[in-house]
Amino acid sequence: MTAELIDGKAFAANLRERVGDHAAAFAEKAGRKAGLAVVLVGADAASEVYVRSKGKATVAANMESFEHRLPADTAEEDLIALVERLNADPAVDGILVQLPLPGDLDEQAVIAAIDPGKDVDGFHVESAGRLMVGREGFVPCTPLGCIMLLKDRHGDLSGMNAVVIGRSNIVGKPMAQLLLDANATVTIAHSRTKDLPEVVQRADIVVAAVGRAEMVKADWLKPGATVIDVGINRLAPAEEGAKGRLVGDVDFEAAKEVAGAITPVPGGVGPMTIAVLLRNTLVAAHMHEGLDPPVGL
Ligand SMILES: Nc1nc2c(c(=O)[nH]1)N[C@@H](CN(C=O)c1ccc(C(=O)N[C@@H](CCC(=O)O)C(=O)O)cc1)CN2
Ligand SMILES: [Mg+2]
Repeated sequence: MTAELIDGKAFAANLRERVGDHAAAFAEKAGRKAGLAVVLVGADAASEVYVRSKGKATVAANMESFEHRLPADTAEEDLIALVERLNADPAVDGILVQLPLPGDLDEQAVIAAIDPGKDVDGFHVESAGRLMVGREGFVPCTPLGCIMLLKDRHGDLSGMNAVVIGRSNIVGKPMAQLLLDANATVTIAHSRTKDLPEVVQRADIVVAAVGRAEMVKADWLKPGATVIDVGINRLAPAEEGAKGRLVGDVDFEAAKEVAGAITPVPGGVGPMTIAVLLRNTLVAAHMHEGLDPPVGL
C-alpha cells in the first residue's frame, strides 16, 4: 500500500486565499485593514525565516504587518512594555511573540502580558482555558491546522482512536483537546509511555509532535492509519557548508507504505501554521470591530 499524501501546502494556500478575500471585505467594511504585530527577539536563524514568511503572508492576505525586532539582550520588562503598547494600539488586532525566546526571558510571563483578545497564537492561559472548557477563544495555529487537515480527509472523526505523541502546551495538549472535541477517543503518549509501539498500533489517527527525527517507525502503525507529522527536524548535513535534510518525527519513506494517508515534511503541517495565524488574526479583527467573524474559515 502507498499512502495518500496530505498536501498541507496546497490546503494552506487555499486557506490563505480565502482569508485574503475576507480580509479585503473586512477592510471595506471597517475602513481599515486587519493588523498583525510580530515580535522577534534575537536573531535565531529559523525564527528569522518564520517571521519574514509571516510578514509576507500577512501583506499578501490584505492585512497590515507590523514587525518589531529586538536585540537578544532585551530586558524582560522592555519586552513586556512593547507588548503592552501593542495591546493598546487599535491598528493591531493580533500579537505574536516568536518562540523560542533567547536566554532567560520567561516565555510564560511575556505571553501572559498579551491581551487575550489579541492572542492569535492561542498561547495565553486564558486561551488554553477556553479551549479546555469549550468556550470560544483562540486555538494554537499548528494543532488547529492539523484538525483542519484531518476533518478535510475524514469528515467525521467520531469514535476514531487517536494517539497524540507529545504533550507540549503548544501542540500536544491542544491537539488532544481538539480531537476530543471532535469525539475521537484520545490517548496522549509521551517520553514515559510504556510500549509506545503497541499504543500507536491501535490508532486510526497518529499525531507525532515530539521533535525527534524519524522516531515513529512504520511497523508501529496500524495499516491504513492517518499520520500527521508535526516534527520539523534538520538532520546534520552530509558535507560541510551544505544544509541538512529536513525530516519529520515519522520515518516517512517506510511509513508511507503502511499508512492510509500521511503528511510530508516539508509541505505538510508546517504551512498550515501561518495560514491559520492569518485566519485567527482576521477573526480577531472582526471581534474588535463588533462584526460577525467570517463563516467557514
Ligand atoms: N509564536 C510562535 N512561535 C512559534 C510557532 C508559532 O506558531 N508561534 N511555531 C513554530 C515556528 N513556526 C512559526 O512560527 C513555523 C514552523 C514551520 C513552518 C513551515 O512552514 N515549515 C516548512 C518547512 C520550513 C523549512 O524549510 O525550514 C514545512 O514544514 O513545510 C512555519 C512556521 C515555533 N515557534
Ligand atoms: Mg528560553
